[in-house]
Amino acid sequence: MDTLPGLLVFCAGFYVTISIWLLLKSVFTARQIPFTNLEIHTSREVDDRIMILEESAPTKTLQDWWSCMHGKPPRGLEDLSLTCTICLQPVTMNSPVHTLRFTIVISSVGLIYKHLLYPYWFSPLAKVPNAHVSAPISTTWIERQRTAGKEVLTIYAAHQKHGPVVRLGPNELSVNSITGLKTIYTGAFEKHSWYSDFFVNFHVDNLVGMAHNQPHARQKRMLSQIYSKSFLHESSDVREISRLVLFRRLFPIIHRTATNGDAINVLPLFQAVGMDFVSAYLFGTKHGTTYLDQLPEWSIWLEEYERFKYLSRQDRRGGFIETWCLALCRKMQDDEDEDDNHPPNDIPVHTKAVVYDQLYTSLKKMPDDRPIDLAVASELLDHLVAGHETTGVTVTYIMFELSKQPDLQDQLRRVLLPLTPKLEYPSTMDGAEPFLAPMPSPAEIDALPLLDAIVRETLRLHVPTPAPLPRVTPNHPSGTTIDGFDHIPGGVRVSSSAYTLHRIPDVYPEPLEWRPERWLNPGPGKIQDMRRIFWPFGSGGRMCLGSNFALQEIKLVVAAIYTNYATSIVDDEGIEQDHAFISLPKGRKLVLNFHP
Ligand code: HEM
Repeated sequence: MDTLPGLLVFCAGFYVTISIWLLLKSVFTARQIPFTNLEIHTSREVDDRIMILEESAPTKTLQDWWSCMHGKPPRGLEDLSLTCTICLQPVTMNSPVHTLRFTIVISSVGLIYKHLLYPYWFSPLAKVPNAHVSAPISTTWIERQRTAGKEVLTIYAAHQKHGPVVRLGPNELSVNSITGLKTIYTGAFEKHSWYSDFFVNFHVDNLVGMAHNQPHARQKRMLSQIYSKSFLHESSDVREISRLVLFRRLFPIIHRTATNGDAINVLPLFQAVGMDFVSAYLFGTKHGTTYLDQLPEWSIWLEEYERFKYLSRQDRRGGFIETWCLALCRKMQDDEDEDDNHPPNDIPVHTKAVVYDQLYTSLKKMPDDRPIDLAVASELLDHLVAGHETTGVTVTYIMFELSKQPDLQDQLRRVLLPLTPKLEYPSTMDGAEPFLAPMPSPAEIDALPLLDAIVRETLRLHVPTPAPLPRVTPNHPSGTTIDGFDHIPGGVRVSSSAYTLHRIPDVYPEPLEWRPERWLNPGPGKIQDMRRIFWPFGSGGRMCLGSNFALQEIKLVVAAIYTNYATSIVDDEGIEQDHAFISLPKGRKLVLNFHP
């Protein structure tokens, strides 16, 4: 048992013992208590009489008792000056004689009930197994797990021990089941206030940080279409971005590394791929980033970002990352004022600022109380952050797993080579710029079962977002039922975690093994549950907006790499994930060799 929660339980036990002792003492010894609590400065006679009165009916005031015994207090006693020796407060003729003892007893009983008996035995949450002995009465234990970065693993261990629903704190549950997921994430549950501390940029709300579902749904409707699978598959902008980022920026680096026999840390490389991809979709290729061409600047950006992630919204305000994002957005504004007929800078292809234009125009048509510039910047910063890190981590773990299995790489290459046109680099088109080479359609790549299984299995075992996604139970008069636990009141923090869901052995046998074939040959009747519990992007109304974008990009990048190269591990020290909200390899590296 941790020292602090243990101490808490000890103190609680001590408190209960003392309170019960006080209670019993007051009940059983009331008649023998000598009346020593009042020092009477007037006369001995008064002292004796009050003692008799007090023993027989302790709640009456002194005045009541004098009236009852004598009609009215003797002259001089109206100004009686008494001092209670327990609380040292003056006692007048209107003071209840022994209120103090009753107050202590009654309030002790009340406090014991409220803070001990109710949470452990009578609350609707009391039926839920406790993840820790102190969970019903204190948040200290779970908060300590959070601060120590152990929340994800602790919750996993708690579910393994106690089943699908566990109590993490006096007002907090964790849920690990299909029915629980459905209730929480497709119902009327709103986000917990925790989000607004970490995901709101520029002090202005965005999709991830908004607590309430209504303004969230309004803004999500503005963006859903341009992030839908069909739109992305057909988008000529995405096609141009893909060719530019892959064949003009990424492949020259990999080609150089492979021909020189050098090793390369693929984590920052594929984070840069993610950033160049997503920023070009947000701002167009003219104003998107070109970090693959500027890897030293990218390292500085990543260092700043590591700091940014752990700052409060207050401390992030006006810092490096927010200023950088605002500058990207301001360039779009400046651009509107310019004559845009001249060709773009050194970028050979000019795509539209799909997301920026869509959001800016929609907010202009339907403004709310946020300043438009900051509302756009706040939203787009989340896309830049989510877009580079999660995809970079996923590609890194795909390459980590494939690098351990050369046979599987060969198998994958065999299904990639028939794609038409091939994803080969340098292009087989004579004399053509490699980035102008046509590419297979995203739909064709998406439909490859082996590639799909590899991506899914990696997102299952190495999910970049393993942590709980907290919501709050709504205020229904009869409470909410979650996975058989009923009458759960409003305002309870509830969450599920992809890390734990993805390790349910009934759904994913041998869950700690990376086995893409489980998706290709699931047992009879298994695939539905496997898909329902597959939760890298969350689910329901607050599900990831960029899931289709991410999958399209990841599949394309992996397909292009393994069409052209084999990979092997040079250094994977620290490859285990850190289990932060976006979970990276602890060592921040995976060093690979590429073999043509
Ligand atoms: C492998 C890649 C990705 C993973 C695993 C991932 C995961 C997630 C998850 C789990 C959520 C839900 C958070 C919650 O409910 O609390 C989320 C939300 C979100 N993600 Fe992603 N994401 C990925 C890529 C992206 C990309 C590429 C973008 C943008 C281009 C993006 C933008 C967003 C946004 C805007 C939200 C908030 C959606 C909303 O509240 O409606 N994500 N993401």
